[in-house]
This record gives sequence, C-alpha cells and structure tokens, in this order.
Amino acid sequence: MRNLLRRVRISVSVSALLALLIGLALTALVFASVRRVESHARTLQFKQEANLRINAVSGGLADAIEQLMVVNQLFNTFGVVEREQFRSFTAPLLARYPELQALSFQRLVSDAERPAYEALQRRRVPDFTITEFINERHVPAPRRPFYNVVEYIEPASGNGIALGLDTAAMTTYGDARSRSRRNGRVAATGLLSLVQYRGFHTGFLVLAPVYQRLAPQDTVRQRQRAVIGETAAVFRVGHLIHTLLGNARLLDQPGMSINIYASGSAQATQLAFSNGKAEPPSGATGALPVWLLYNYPAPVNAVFQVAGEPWFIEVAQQPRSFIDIRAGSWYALLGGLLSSLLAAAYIYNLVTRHSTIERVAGERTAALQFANLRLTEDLALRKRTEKALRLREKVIEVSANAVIICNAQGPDYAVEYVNPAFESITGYSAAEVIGKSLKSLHGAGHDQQNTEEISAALREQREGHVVLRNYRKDGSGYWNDLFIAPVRDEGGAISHFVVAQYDISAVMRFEAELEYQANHDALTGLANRHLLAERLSSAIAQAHRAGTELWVVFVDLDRFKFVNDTLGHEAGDAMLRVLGERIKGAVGEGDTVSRMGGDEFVLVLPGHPGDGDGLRVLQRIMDAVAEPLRIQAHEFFVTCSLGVAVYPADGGNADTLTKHADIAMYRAKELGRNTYQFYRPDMNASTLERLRIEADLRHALERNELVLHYQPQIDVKSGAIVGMEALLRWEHPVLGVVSPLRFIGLAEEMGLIIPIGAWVIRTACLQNMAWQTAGMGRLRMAVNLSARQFTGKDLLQSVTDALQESGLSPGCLELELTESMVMSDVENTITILRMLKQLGVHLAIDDFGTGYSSLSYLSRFPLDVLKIDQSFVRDIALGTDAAAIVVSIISLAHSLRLKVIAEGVETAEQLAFLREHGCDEVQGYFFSRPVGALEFASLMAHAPCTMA
Ligand SMILES: Nc1nc2c(ncn2[C@@H]2O[C@@H]3COP(=O)(O)O[C@H]4[C@@H](O)[C@H](n5cnc6c(=O)[nH]c(N)nc65)O[C@@H]4COP(=O)(O)O[C@H]3[C@H]2O)c(=O)[nH]1
Repeated sequence: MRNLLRRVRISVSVSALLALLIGLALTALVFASVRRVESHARTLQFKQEANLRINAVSGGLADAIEQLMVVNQLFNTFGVVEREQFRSFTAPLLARYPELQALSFQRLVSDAERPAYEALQRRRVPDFTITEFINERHVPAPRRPFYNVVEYIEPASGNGIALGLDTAAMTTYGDARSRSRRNGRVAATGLLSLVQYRGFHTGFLVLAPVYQRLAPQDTVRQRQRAVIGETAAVFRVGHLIHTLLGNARLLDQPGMSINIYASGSAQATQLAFSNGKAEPPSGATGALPVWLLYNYPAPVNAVFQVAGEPWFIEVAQQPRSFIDIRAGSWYALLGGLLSSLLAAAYIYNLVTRHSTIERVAGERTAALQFANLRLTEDLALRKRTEKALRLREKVIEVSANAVIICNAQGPDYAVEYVNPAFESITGYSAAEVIGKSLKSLHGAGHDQQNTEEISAALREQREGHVVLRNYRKDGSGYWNDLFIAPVRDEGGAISHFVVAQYDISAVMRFEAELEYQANHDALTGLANRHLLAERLSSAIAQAHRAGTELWVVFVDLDRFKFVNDTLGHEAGDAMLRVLGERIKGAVGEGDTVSRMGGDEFVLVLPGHPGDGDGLRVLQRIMDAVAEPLRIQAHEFFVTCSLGVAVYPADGGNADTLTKHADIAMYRAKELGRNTYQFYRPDMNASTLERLRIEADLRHALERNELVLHYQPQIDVKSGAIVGMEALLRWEHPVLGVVSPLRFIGLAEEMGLIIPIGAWVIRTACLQNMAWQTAGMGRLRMAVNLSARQFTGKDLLQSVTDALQESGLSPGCLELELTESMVMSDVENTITILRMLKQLGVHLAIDDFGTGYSSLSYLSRFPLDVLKIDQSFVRDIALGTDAAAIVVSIISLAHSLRLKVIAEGVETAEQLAFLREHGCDEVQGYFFSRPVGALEFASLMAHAPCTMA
C-alpha cells in the first residue's frame, strides 16, 4: 500500500513537473521572443536616436563650416574685402553661431613682401608686426619664405591678439592648409587647443583657400599659384556640438553617451565631444545574468566628413533594464511563470485529485471488493452451511439408525422429529409419535431396566448412553444402543435433546453367535470344553451346596477311527453329528453334553444320584450310539465306551473329575468296549503307565529298546515256511516286552511312527538279507505300515534306502496296508501303491474284511496279497458268517489274481477249512507265535522253507 501511494505521489509530481517544465519552456520561449522583439525595438529606437544625433552633429558641423564657405565665397567673389566689410559680413554669422570662435582671413605674405605688408598694416594698427606665438607669448615671427598672417579676425574682442599672427609655422594647421589650397576646398585641421579664450578649449580650424580673382584654378598648380590666402574659421568644437545637440534636444539622454572624434576612429586624443555616460552594467545582477535584465544595444558608430576630414562618432546606450523600458517580456515571463505554475499546480491538483479520486475510488473499490468478497464468502459459507445442514438433514433422513429430536421440556420431553429409520425400525409413523413423551418410546409398558439412565440424562441435561430392549409397534423386541445428548441453542441454553438409536439386534445376535461359538462345538453344536468347564464348575458348586452327587461321564466311540479313516472326514463328521444328537437325546434337560474333540464326549449329569436313574442314562447313551447308523448309503454299527467319575467321591473339581472319567473310559475300552466303568483309584496306575509309555517311547529307538519278532507264514499246500511277518516289540526296561497294540497308536499320535517305521523296514530287510545270506533260502518279509507312515512323504525313500542298504531283492519285501489306509483317499493310494510297486516290492491288504472296501477300487490297486483278518479265521468254526466271509474273500482274491493269506490260524480245523477253500498261505499260533530272530532262525533250521 505504501509503495502504491509512493508511486501515485511520484506520478503526480512527474505530471506536475512536466507541466511546469513545459510551461517554463514555453514561457522561456515567449519570454525570449518578446525579449527579442523588445530588444529589437529598443535597438531600433536607439539606432534612430543615435542617427538623429549623428545627423544633427554632422549636419550642424556642415552648416557651421558652410558659414566659412560663405565668407570664403565673399573673398573669392569680391577679392580681399575691407576690414569693415569683413566685420559686417561676419557679424551675423558669428551671432548665429556663437560656437564659432573666430572667422579670420589670413593672407599669404612672402618674406619679400613682409616689410611692405607690415608697413601697410601699421597704418591701421600702429604696432603691427608679423608675430608668432611661442611659450604663450607673441613674438615677432622670424623670417621665413612665406607668412600666413592673420589679417582680419572677428569677433575682434578676445581674438585681437591674433592679428598679425603668422600661422605658417603652426603645427596645428597640419596639412589642412596645403590640402585646401591643392584641392580648392575647405579643409579642417585636427583638434587643437584654442588660445583665443582664456581657459582650455578644444577646437578646430577650417580653412578655405582664397584665390586671386579670375586666376585659373583648374589644376593644383594653378590653384597653388592663384592662392592669396585663406579664410579660416575656428570652432569651439565642444560648444558647437553641444549647441547642435542641445538645440535639437538630443543632449543628456539618460544612459546615452555620445563621443565624437576628429578622426576616422575613436582616438582618445581626438575626442572632440563627449556627452553622457553609457557604462555597462556591472557583471551580474544578483543571481541573474546581465543579459536577462538589461537591453544592451551595440553602440552606433558613424564616420562623417567634416571639411573633408573623417570624423568618428560613437553613440552608445547604457544598458537599460527591460523593466524600465519594456516590461512586456517580463510580463510574458511573469505571466508564463505564473501560468506554468498555475498549470503545474492545476495539473498537480488535477492529477492529485485524480489520484486521490482514483485512490479513494481504489480504496472504496477495494473496500467494496473486500466487502463483496466477505459477502461472497459469507454466501459461500452460508451455502456450505446450508448444504452441510441439508446434507446432515439428508444423512439423518437416510440414516439407517433411528434419530429422535425432542424438546428439553420435562417431564414429557415431547418428540418433535423422528427420521424415517425410526419409522421403519419401530413401525410407528412420525405422526403417531410426534408430540408424545420420549419415554413412551422406550419400552414404556414393558419391563425395562435401563430407562432410568435416560431419565437421569434428561433430568441432569447431560449425555447418556444405554443399551436397552425396545419394542416395535407390533410388539416384537429389538436391541437398541441408545445415545442421548443435549442440544444447545444459540444462547447456550439446552433447547432439545437428540436421541440416536442403533438397532443392534444383529450385533447382539452376532455376539450371541460368537458367544455360542465360543461355548459350543462347531461340528455338533454341543457344549465345548469351555462351556463344559463352566457348566461343570457351576454344577459342582451347586452339588456342593445341595450336598448331592454329580456324575461326569467320558464317552469315546469305539471304532470311530475306522469309519473316519475309511469314509473320510466328512463321513466321520456326519457320524459325530448324529451320535452327538443321539447322546444329547439320551440325557435329561439339565444335563450337559459336550464334545472334547475327536470322538470323545464328556457329559455332566448333575441330577442323577445313585438312585438307578444314572445307570439308565448310561445305558440309554450306549443304546442310542449302538443303533445302526447310515452314512453315505452304508450302514454302520458303532459302540461306545463310557467312564464315569462321581463328585465328590472321585474328585472335588472339574479337572480331576474329567481326568478320572477319562481313565475309567480307558478301562472300559480295555474291557472290550461297548461298556461303562466307574472310576476306581486303582485305575490311576494304568493311566500313569500310559503316560510313562508316552514319555519313554520318545527314547525307545535311540536306546535300542525296539526289536522285531518274526512270525512264519506257511504255504498251505507244501507246508513250507515261505515268509514271515515282522512284528514290532518294545523291550521296556521296566515294563518288559510291550505289545505294539499299546504303543503303535501312541507312536502315531506322537509322530514317532515315521522313524520307528523306517527302522522296522530297514531292520526287517537287513535281517531277511542276513538269513538269505546264511542260506535260509529266499524268504518274503512282511512289514506292517501305519496309516501315517503310508501317507508320509518319506515312505518311498525309506523303503528304497532299506533295500539298497540291505541288498535285499524288492520281491522279498511285502508291505502290509490296512483297508482303512487305502480306502480313505483312493486316488492318492493308487499313486503311492504304484510307486511302491515300481520298486518291485509286494503289497498286501492286512486285516481284510474288517472294514469297508470297495471292490471296484480294490481291482485298481496293484496288490499281491489279501490277508484275511484273524477275527474271521477265529470264528470259522463257530458257524457264523465268518466262514462264508472267508470263502468269499478267498474267491474274491483269486478272481483278482491275488494270493490269500489267513492270519490268526490257531487250530487244525481252521487250517483244514482254509486249505479246503483254497487259501494260499497261513500264519498263526498253530504254527508259531512271533519269535525273536535267533529263535526264528532255529525254527527255520527245523522246517524247510522256500518262497512259493
Ligand atoms: N490271537 C492270536 N493272535 C495271533 C495269532 N497269530 C498271530 N497273532 C497276532 O496277531 C497280530 C498280527 O498282526 P497284525 O494283524 O498285523 O496286527 C499287528 C499290527 O497291526 C501291529 N504291529 C505289529 N508290529 C508292527 C509294526 O512293526 N508296525 C506297525 N505299523 N504295526 C505293527 O500291531 C498289531 C498287533 O501285533 P501283535 O501284538 O504282534 O499281534 C500280532 C500277532 O502276534 C494267533 O494265532 N492268535
């Protein structure tokens, strides 16, 4: 802003200055022009004035000299006149020209004529003698050839002394005499001091020759011969010129000087007249130069002839102030200056005014623009506010949550607005609720617990938050997450309350769902471990309070693994779901059925003290589970084993009771399954043993506690030993020899079966190779594979390694697989079997007939042997289906070109039946129990063997 103002001021100053400069320039121009005209006029005037004086002087002198010529004419016409004549003739002339000091006639007298002449003159003047003037005294003139003697001189008074004066020797005459005589004209002398008057006078002489009458005068010679004298006039030159100029009123002009020289130039010695002073102005006048203030015309000079002699006249004008003479230029100057100043001032004023107007206009415009901007901003703000309000209104309108606005007037807090979401959530229209009490909307008429918080928030005029159950117009309830907040008006007073209601029924449902999921088994929907713990704890507490008994029942499905492994997990899951439902249906309302994972269920039966009802419940559970089960069009028969722990006798807390129930369940399993067992403290020992086995199994391999026993396989036709099955034994340092049935399952669970299985294959191969090397013949070694081992990625490698390491022929190794192993994932099984088959090993299906096998799949497997499960063999003689099954299996195997081996042959009858129906090989206690390597070798030594 300051810069702007500075710029404006500068531009204003420049404009004014420009105007001033132009004005001054014009003024200077006008001034110079006027001054020039004035100067010119003045110079002209001066010239005129000078010329007037020059003319007056030259003309006057000419006139004066003319008087002499008149006298001279007298002499030349009449010859030498008498003295009296001369006096009378010159008297009027002298009267008219008082400046004419003397008129004289000088006669040319030769020396010869001197005496006569003096004598003649003495007649009239007694003492007349020719004299000369030396040292201011008249003395007789010395002799000289010629004398020019003043014979007449008028006026006599004052001039009488000059009579008889010989002027021939007077230098003052100069050559004027000779010139006049030669030319026959008047001639003037230069300036000379006049002696006729007292005092100092400057004058000049004018001579005019007087010739002898009638003598020829045409040539110089003639004129020199004819000359007899001359007339002379003596002028007091100063007086004469003064008179001339004075008469013409041309004297004493202020500031004008007239200098007249009796010479052609301004020679100081020849200054004949001087009048006035024309001194130049002194250098400068103040700060202004002279030329500016003064007119300074050049002096006017002229040369004029006085009796044939050049005279010089100089008329000078003292510089005159223009103010004195003509003030026009000054007026012009002053006027111009004034005009310029006025114009500059005017422009300055105009521009300043314009600038001021512009500035003011600019300021006002800026102010207006600012105001406009503010207005625009205000409008924009208002628009934004309105837009925001509209948006908020819209948001409220379209909000999925209910919004209620009520006034702050208690006790009703009348509803003033509800949004459409409120209408759709509650089923009440706006018209139905507007004007009604806010409290009536929140479950009035229903049993509500949290409305007090709303009342408190309204009463205390503060924010509030509450979750409550609201009811729709149709009476249905929903969960409402309600926020209430006061709304203040512009004065800060609370005028309204806004209530936002979120229908959180879905959230509540979700939470309930989460809670349900957190507490229930996803597969069966039964209580899970977490809920079981809660229920059991509360049941224990309740039983404790009531002093009653409480049963905890551990249920484990028998052979579930088989179904799961055979039909896959989906079938297993379906089975669990069905059986879970059945178990639940078998217990009472207040009982809890939970699933612990896998095929284990834990039940809490609080209301069944030892009144016999509890045992009925257990039986109902077993019966329910044992009912035929149909899954994927197949019918199964599943049983379960139950263990029961009783509070408070078997434990005071949930963990102990559950653990003891689990132990009892194991005992039931050991007892042959499909039964129940109540916990007894001595059961703890076997459980502890299991735990110890688990711990020791981890080190069994590295401690070389595992050994293989071998059971011979006999060819039915020849009775020769053709092979053997390797059966694992754990020679526990404390427990003694542990059956694989006790630890194979554990080894599977613990993942130890992979290294153990690899060890078995390697050991079996090495042993077989050792025996063969020892000459026991080419025997086939059968090795059991576990399910986990079969599907494990290391199987192929461990078999290959074992064969390579031992050098055993692959055809001397037979891998036994169970039905469940191969049927769980047929395609994968085929792949694995083919790879194994490519190695050259034999493949056998173990325990065939106990599980579910699809014959169509069976045909696709590259098998060599079917091994009839010993349970069928055992029952052959019992007249059950077993014999038929065995026959079918042998027939089936042969149709698939597979060898059949029957295991568990204990009697000769069984052997006879098998032989009769074409069974290829047999294995069992009838021939030999599984024995150690040494024993097997001695066995072989007594019984010939070959591999068929
Ligand atoms: N009652 C009766 N039993 C007879 C008779 N002849 C043989 N046995 C027994 O029947 C079982 C046959 O083995 P398995 O069915 O493969 O059943 C085996 C097999 O599934 C598994 N097993 C044994 N060794 C291994 C092994 O090295 N690896 C794997 N994965 N499992 C093995 O442990 C199971 C049990 O093995 P063992 O206790 O050795 O029990 C053996 C054997 O001693 C008989 O005439 N009457």
